[in-house]
Amino acid sequence: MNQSKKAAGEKAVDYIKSGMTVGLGSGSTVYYMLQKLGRQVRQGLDIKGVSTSTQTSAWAKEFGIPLTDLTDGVEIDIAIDGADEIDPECRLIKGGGGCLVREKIVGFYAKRFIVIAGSSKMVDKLGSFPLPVEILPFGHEITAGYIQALGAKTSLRRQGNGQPFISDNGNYIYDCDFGLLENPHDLNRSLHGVVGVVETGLFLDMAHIVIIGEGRDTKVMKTVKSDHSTKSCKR
Ligand SMILES: O=C(CO)[C@H](O)[C@H](O)COP(=O)(O)O
Repeated sequence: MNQSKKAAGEKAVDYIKSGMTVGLGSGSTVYYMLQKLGRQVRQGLDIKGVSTSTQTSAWAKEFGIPLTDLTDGVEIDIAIDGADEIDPECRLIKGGGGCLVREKIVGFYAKRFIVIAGSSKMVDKLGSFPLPVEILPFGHEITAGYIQALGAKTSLRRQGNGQPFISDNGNYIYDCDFGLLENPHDLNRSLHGVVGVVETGLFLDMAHIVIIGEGRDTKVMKTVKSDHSTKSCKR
């Protein structure tokens, strides 16, 4: 059990109120959030979840959390998700679990996006964690070549059996080492200019609240503005 992840995941449940539609992120920190949320649902909390991965859907089922699809008219009141790196401006690298596209859609459309993580995920500059980029399988080696031309060492993510990892959307993930990122926004724009790139793991100006677990304690960082134009964090 990872106490810091558990503390952050459980704290996030305080923000969920009856009647809400809740975006459910992916990963081990989210697992602790779902576990506690499931207990509250059993005690009468009336919410619906929008899942970002098959693993999260399975956990939601296990904990008795009702799910709904992201269809026309569904508004996500709050989304809660983990991160692989978080910088002092609450910018994130995500996608270590390979769920970045659905996580980004759900986090982007949510009225409030809460990030949960153990303190080891805080960094001064993004980029030690290779950036996950989801790519269409068709012509993927050529797409990867264009990403290399932007300055990355790229590596096609593989499963234990050596076969390429396939995302829930049927795509490949390339882990792209650009070194420490001087300008994540420019990089994100450049990557989106490469045909074949579906989405990147750079989640910029998206997080409204970041909950960091430190042992059994939590620290909450709030972005200055509570909308998607947010640029920096207050502790
Ligand atoms: O982005 C993710 C999955 O695509 C996860 O949120 C991220 O990898 C953090 O995972 P964990 O909570 O297990 O440390």
